[in-house]
Amino acid sequence: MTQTLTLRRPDDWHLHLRDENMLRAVLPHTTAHFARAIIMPNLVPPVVRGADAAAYRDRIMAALPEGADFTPLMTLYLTEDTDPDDVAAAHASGLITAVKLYPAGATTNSASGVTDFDKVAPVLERMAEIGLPLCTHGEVTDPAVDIFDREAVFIERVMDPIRKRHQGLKVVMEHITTADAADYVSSARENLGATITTHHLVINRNHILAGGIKPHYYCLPVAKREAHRLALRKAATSGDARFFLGTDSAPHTDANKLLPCGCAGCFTAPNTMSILAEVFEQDGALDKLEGFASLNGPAFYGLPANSQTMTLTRTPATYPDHIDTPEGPVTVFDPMMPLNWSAALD
Ligand SMILES: NC(=O)N[C@@H](CC(=O)O)C(=O)O
Ligand SMILES: [Zn+2]
Ligand SMILES: [Zn+2]
Repeated sequence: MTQTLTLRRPDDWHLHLRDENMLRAVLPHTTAHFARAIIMPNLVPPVVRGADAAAYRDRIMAALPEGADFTPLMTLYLTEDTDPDDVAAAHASGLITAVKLYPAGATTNSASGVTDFDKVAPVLERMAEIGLPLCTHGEVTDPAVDIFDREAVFIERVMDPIRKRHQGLKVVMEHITTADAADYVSSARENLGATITTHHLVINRNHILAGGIKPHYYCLPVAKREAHRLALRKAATSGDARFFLGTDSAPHTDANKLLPCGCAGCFTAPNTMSILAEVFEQDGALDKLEGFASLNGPAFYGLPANSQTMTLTRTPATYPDHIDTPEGPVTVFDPMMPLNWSAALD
C-alpha cells in the first residue's frame, strides 16, 4: 500500500478570499498548501476595473502570513459596462489572469453581472485576440428553468453560442456539477477547460436535503443527483488535462449560512488536499491527483507548474470543524468520512 505521495505543489483555480477580517482569517488556510489561486472578484462592490484588482491584490499581499510564498492570480468581474481597453491594459501589465462572467443574479454578489450577453461581445472579442481566458459561473437565471437544470441550459443558451461567436476565446467552465458539462468539455477540441470543486466530488443533492436540511452543504451550482457526482469523479480522476482543481472554497459565517435565506458556499480550503487524496485513492487513481491538482491548471493557463513539492502521508488528517474569525465562526466542509492522508509542503 502506498504510504507517501509527493506531488508538485498544487494551485487553486477558483477561490474566494473575501476582504478585510475574513481575508486575514481564511488566507493562511490556502497559503499553507497552495502556491497560486485564481481570486474571485465577487466582493461588494465587485472588482471591476484594473485599478480595483491592483488594490485588492495589495490587500491580499498585506494579509499574507509571514514567510508565505503565494501568488494571487487576479480576475476582473465582467459587467455590461466593462471597458475592453481597461481589461487589455490590466492583462498587458500582468495584473490579471482571467475575467469572470457571472450571469446577473446567479450566485453570491452577482447583481452587477451580465443580463444581455450581446453587450459584452466587444470585451470577449478583445479577450480572444489577446489570449485572456474567460471564467464562467455557468447557470442561467431564468426563473422558468429548474435550479437543477440551470447548468445544462446555460451550456445550450449561453456557453455554446459564446464559443461559436468567439472562436479563439479560452473558456473555463467553473465548478461544474453535471455530466452534461463534463461531456461538453470532453467533446471540445480546444480552448475549453473546467474546474471541479472538492465538495462536488463528495456530495450529491441528498446530502443537502434528505433527513433534514443541511445548509453547510448548500452551494451554487447546487449539487445534483448521484449520477452527476459520479460523472465528475470520472472526469477528475481520468487524467484528462481539461479538468483541474478549483476548490470554490467560499467562506460564509455560520450566522449567514443558517439564516432562513442562507448563503451559498462551502469552506474547503483547510482539508481539500486530504479529501482529494481520499477520493482519488477510492477511485484507484492516486497517480492522477498530481495532474488534477498541480499540472493541468497551469498547462491550461500557460503557466509553469510549481517547482516546490508537497508530500501526502498516510496519517489521519486533523482539521478543525470550524475556524474562528472576527465576523464569527466559519464551518469547515465535513466530508463525512475519515481522512487518511495528511498533506504538508516539502
Ligand atoms: N459557490 C458558492 O456557492 N458561492 C460563491 C459564489 C460562486 O462561486 O458561485 C460565494 O461567493 O460564496
Ligand atoms: Zn460560481
Ligand atoms: Zn466560487
